[in-house]
Amino acid sequence: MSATPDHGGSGASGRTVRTAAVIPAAGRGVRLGPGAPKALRPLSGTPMLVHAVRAMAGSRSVSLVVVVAPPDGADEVRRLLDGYPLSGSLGDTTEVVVVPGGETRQESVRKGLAAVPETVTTVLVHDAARPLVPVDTVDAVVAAVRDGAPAVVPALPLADTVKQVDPRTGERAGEPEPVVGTPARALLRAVQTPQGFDRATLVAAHEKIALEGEGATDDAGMVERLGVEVVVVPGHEEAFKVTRPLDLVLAEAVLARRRANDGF
Ligand SMILES: Nc1ccn([C@@H]2O[C@H](COP(=O)(O)OP(=O)(O)OP(=O)(O)O)[C@@H](O)[C@H]2O)c(=O)n1
Ligand SMILES: C[C@](O)(CO)[C@H](O)COP(=O)(O)O
Repeated sequence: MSATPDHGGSGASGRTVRTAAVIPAAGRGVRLGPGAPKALRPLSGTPMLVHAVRAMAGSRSVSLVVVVAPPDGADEVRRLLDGYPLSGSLGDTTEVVVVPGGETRQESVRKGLAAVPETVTTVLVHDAARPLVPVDTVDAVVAAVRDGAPAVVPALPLADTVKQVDPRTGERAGEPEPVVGTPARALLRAVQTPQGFDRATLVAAHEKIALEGEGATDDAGMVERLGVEVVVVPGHEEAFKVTRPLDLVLAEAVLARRRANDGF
């Protein structure tokens, strides 16, 4: 795996940055229920966003993290991050900048990308809502991009069988939905983040989708629409997305297990 530190050159702090991570953290977290914006909610007493920033900064490859805050919350997020040290000596040299986000994840990523210096060749996009991704997964994504893949996603095989349905809408909403197909499970993968990209490819994908005005649920999906190949590397169970209340229970359990195992 490529794990050379990237420090020394011409980022905002005067260092060359070859690999940057954009963390979209501007979502409300509606599915998690009422409360503060999801990225700011605590896990073991530390905001989810801080865990996510540490996960990126923990990679020797990542020397810049761009946090995309709620549109009116950039100053609050900056103050919050200043109150938490990045763990580890390598993390201490990672630069963190904060920019305001947008109405959709796609718009937030585009705004974060605009803050990435042109010296950067590899960009990771990582959900704040996946705070516990292990550093080995981050490194594997970076290594695959540096080895020449323009777009890389970590992913896992599915545990459940998946059905395609004909969704009921309008007056029929809530009625049982007819099944119209069963995709072959062995061919499917559940996709996580960080997704890693050659910078020019990701910029081109966001420009194309912004022009077309179409939505996409992940960045790799936009790259696919450019006709550029996206490849998959193994994801990790602990890179799950905190989406619903039960996910918070799982996240706390993972952190408790880490503390028990290695004094994290
Ligand atoms: N306008 C938005 C919407 C989402 N995100 C980010 O995109 C990631 C993945 O989104 P998701 O898990 O769906 O978060 P929310 O949009 O906050 O969740 P919900 O749909 O339940 O409101 C999160 O880190 C979220 O903060 C963002 O930066 N800007
Ligand atoms: C990017 C992502 O995490 C990949 O699985 C996912 O698509 C985000 O989706 P959401 O609708 O924003 O939760």
